[in-house]
Amino acid sequence: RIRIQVINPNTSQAMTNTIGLAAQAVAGPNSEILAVCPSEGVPSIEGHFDEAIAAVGVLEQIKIGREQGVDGHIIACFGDPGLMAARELARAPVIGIAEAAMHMATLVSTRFSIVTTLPRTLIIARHLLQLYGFSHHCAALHAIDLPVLALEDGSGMAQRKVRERCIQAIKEDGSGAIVLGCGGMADLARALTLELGVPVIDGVSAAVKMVESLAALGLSTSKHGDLDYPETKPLSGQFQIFNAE
Ligand SMILES: O=C(O)C[C@H]1NC(=O)NC1=O
Repeated sequence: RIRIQVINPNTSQAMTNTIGLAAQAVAGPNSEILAVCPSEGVPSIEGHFDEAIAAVGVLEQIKIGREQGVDGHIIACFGDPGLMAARELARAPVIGIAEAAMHMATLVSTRFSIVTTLPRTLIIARHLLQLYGFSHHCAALHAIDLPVLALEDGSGMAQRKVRERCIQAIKEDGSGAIVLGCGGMADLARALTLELGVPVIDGVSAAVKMVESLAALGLSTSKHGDLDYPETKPLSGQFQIFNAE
């Protein structure tokens, strides 16, 4: 049996539930999903400032998951906040949903489009494309121009906008697949794939299957070199929780 910790880096319980259900829906029979979010931080992540705050909460959850002996960690925010820091802290694999969705998209299409929430977060997706080496795979990036938590307001407006944007991207971008650029869109991928007839990829479910694959292959985060555990030093104030026992 493997246990997969799925971290929603923002503190919105409704989005944590959406993400947890999406992870559960694809989890294998031997996988247990532990959906969590930081106890304090930012209710939604919509820029670099929010990401910096959220990263500390992600690291706190990574530490808890490591103490619980989980077999993998997923950072369920499209900016993959704190990903490399989390890999230093973790022993098990750590997968960000942006990298997971992008990798999956390259396996089923030559080029993909990204549909996310606020236009200002497109730069974060662009930076990740460069960092992961996928810039030439991404045909276009689109934003529905609604805040992240519009996905949880129950009106269905954000979901309708995501669908419209996907249809437009398929018509205009010349891409073969769509990557959904928000953890809160995780529940939309399967229905949109069926309706639109192209792969619409959610990073939460992609990451769950990647963690299961890594576990099955006996692969975990390398501690040889630059992802070794952090150097030991006396951390102060709110960061004392990270001091080695
Ligand atoms: O960047 C975004 O639009 C989405 C990103 N923000 C957030 O709170 N969860 C996310 O996946």
